Amino acid sequence: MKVAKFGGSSVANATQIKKVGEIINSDPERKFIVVSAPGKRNDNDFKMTDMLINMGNAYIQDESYEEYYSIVMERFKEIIEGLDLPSSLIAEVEHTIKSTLVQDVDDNLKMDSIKALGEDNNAKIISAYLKELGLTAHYINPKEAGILLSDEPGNAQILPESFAKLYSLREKDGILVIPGFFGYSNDGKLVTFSRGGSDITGSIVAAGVEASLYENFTDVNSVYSVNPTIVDNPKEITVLTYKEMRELSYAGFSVFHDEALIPAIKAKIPVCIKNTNNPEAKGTLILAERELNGQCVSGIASDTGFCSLYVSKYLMNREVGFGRKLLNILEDEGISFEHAPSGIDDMSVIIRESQFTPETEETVIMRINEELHPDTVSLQRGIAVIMVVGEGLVNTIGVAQQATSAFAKANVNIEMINQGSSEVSMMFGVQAIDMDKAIRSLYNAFFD
Ligand SMILES: Nc1ncnc2c1ncn2[C@@H]1O[C@H](COP(=O)(O)OP(=O)(O)O)[C@@H](O)[C@H]1O
Ligand SMILES: N[C@@H](CC(=O)OP(=O)(O)O)C(=O)O
Repeated sequence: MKVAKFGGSSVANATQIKKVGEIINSDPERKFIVVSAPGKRNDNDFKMTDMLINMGNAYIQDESYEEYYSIVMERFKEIIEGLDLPSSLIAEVEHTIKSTLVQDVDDNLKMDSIKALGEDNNAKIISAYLKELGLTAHYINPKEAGILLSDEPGNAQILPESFAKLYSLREKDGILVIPGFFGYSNDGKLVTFSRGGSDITGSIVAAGVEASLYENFTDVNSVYSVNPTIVDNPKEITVLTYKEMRELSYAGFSVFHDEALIPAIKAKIPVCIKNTNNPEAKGTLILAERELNGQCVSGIASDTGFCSLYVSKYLMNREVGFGRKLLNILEDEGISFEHAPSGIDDMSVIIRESQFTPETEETVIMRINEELHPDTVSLQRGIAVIMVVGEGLVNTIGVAQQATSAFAKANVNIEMINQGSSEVSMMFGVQAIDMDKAIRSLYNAFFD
């Protein structure tokens, strides 16, 4: 039994959903179908989830939301009509949206319920369409499926008790269409994952039902060795290990959510990234282990939005508990950190910029000065992280030298390097404005 997840681009309109129908129909093993909200139909289009967020914000702030509502409804109407489904479905979608808006819950929970409308309605539509094709298909709500999540609106995490309940879905008859991106807390509140979280639902369902394969259908033939919007026609990757994909998706390979691999890894489910627009292409297989093919670097990922908190103090290395106290200040302020490269007398902590408002910056710097008495403390914003990833890195001599030469060739200054903690990756921090040219130069060094 396979789990097939179809991303926003695969279910963006009726034409795409027809392709999804053919894909499901062509393999009886595809029993569990996880769907996203309608995504972009072209580069200038909007994602349904973004429009729902606009609508939700306007509604919650008592502003005029009707225009957003009409755009959302128009999109669903177009899909339902394009699939020749009964018009009663349009009324059903309308009813679900209206009753969600007037729900008497706090703003965060209301927002999550509004965000989930894209996936929820799309799953109902797609299940109705599969029935029209003559397949036995049922829409399954995540509550019924057993997707239990922590009570963290917009950033929920799976609770371990979900998996046993999900296993029992195997017994259900026919194809099960499950909306991605959301689940329910133990006390029945609807909560969503972070953005892009339908990939996580797919992985959870795959782990729960012990699927033979988790297929993630998107709009590219494979995972490429570098983001295709930065380098034209980059090399396709045929096989990756879980570890490689985890590092790459963390650092910007947005084709797969970075949290989505964990359930699949734990349950040892192979993952395959495939193209809805070209299902014959083999795609990229992600497994626990792979044979090394002589290519030490598998991919180069990059992401902006980081900042670096730099603290230096003479004889820091001899001061017991310095690192703990520094991280403790961050913990007190509710800030998580990404990397923490350190030297004898200094330490940098790399943090997602979104966590550092000007007010938190002021508090953190003040506390570091008062509690740790450093020689210097500073915060540098606008940092990009570049991750060179490959299982072959450990056993290859000269990779760091090859990478640093590529940075030099592109005339990019390296702000920091972190190598060693992970066996499969090397992390570089650069100024965000230098990121793309550094990536192109690294790509030439390792792949051309
Ligand atoms: N290394 C990469 N390989 C493939 N695609 C990538 C990579 N890095 C970024 N992407 C982008 O990820 C997109 C697919 O992910 P996403 O937009 O989330 O798809 P979906 O609509 O299926 O959820 C691709 O269109 C591509 O632009
Ligand atoms: N629709 C949600 C969840 C998701 O996974 O979407 P997509 O498959 O289009 O990345 C979002 O936009 O965040």
